[in-house]
Amino acid sequence: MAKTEQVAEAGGNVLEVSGVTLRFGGLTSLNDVSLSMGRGEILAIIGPNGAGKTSFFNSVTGAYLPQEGTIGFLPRAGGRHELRGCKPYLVSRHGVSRTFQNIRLFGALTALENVKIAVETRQKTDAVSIMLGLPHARRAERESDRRAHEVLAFVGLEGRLNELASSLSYGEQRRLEIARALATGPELLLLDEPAAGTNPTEKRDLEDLIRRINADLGVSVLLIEHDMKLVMSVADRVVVLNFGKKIAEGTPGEVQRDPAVIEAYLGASAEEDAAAVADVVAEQAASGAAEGEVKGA
Ligand SMILES: Nc1ncnc2c1ncn2[C@@H]1O[C@H](COP(=O)(O)OP(=O)(O)OP(=O)(O)O)[C@@H](O)[C@H]1O
Repeated sequence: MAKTEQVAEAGGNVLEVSGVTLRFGGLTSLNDVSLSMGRGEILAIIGPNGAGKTSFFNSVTGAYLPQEGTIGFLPRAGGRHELRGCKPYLVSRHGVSRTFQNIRLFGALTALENVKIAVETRQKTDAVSIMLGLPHARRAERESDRRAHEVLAFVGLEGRLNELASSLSYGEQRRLEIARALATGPELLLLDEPAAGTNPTEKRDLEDLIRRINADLGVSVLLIEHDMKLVMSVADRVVVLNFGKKIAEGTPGEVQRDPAVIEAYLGASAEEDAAAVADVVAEQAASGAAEGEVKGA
């Protein structure tokens, strides 16, 4: 069965965002953004630097409070949770978890401990019961240990359980972050630039992991990524932001051909080119080079 049919069969949307506007003083980071995401979908959000991608994630996960709009999360069990203005721990409890652009692990704890902490945020055991070693606290501890082992095996880190997070390779740290996000049993997983800083082999492993999270665990994946090859290969659909506005959406192929998208990216690279040329001009002026040489740069 084709992926689009599977998504349709899974039924309805998992996320419905309408008219979200987020301002920081005079700067509009998200400008009337609306999108919906089908249950079981891998949806990528792309756009040049500063387009509003992370602001969007922060708005969905409760870190930012948009001035306008609604963000509905629709769990499989039914009902609708409004995520705009929802506390981050409640967003996670509702079934939405995320990773960060800059890895946020506890470097001095082992891989296993990092994941167990995430599992335990979902458990209801209180600190006193844990200290006293009460039976229900011991049961919870065994359960978090089992779950953490399971998740670490899923991401391929079963051989690194007792390594300190800080001693893992960059690609392994990225996978550990994903394991930690999966440990809470999300229905919707937000990955913020998971391929950043990884090498080509790690990128291929990551592609495979994202597909397995989606297909084997039935988790819907919202992905921010600058690596277009990865986006084009894993995403079912792509939404493009530029200056906080949604400028396009469609299949990876449709978006790649969209003139507005091409212009947004060309504009960004033209600015970079302009900045690079300006640097060359400044350098040559400093070294007393002739103007004619600069024009040819
Ligand atoms: N906490 C904040 N305070 C002020 N401005 C912010 C804040 N967070 C984001 N912004 C601004 O909002 C705009 C969008 O930023 P955002 O980080 O969401 O973009 P992005 O698409 O994720 O960029 P990148 O690809 O570089 O990570 C930028 O102009 C940024 O400076």
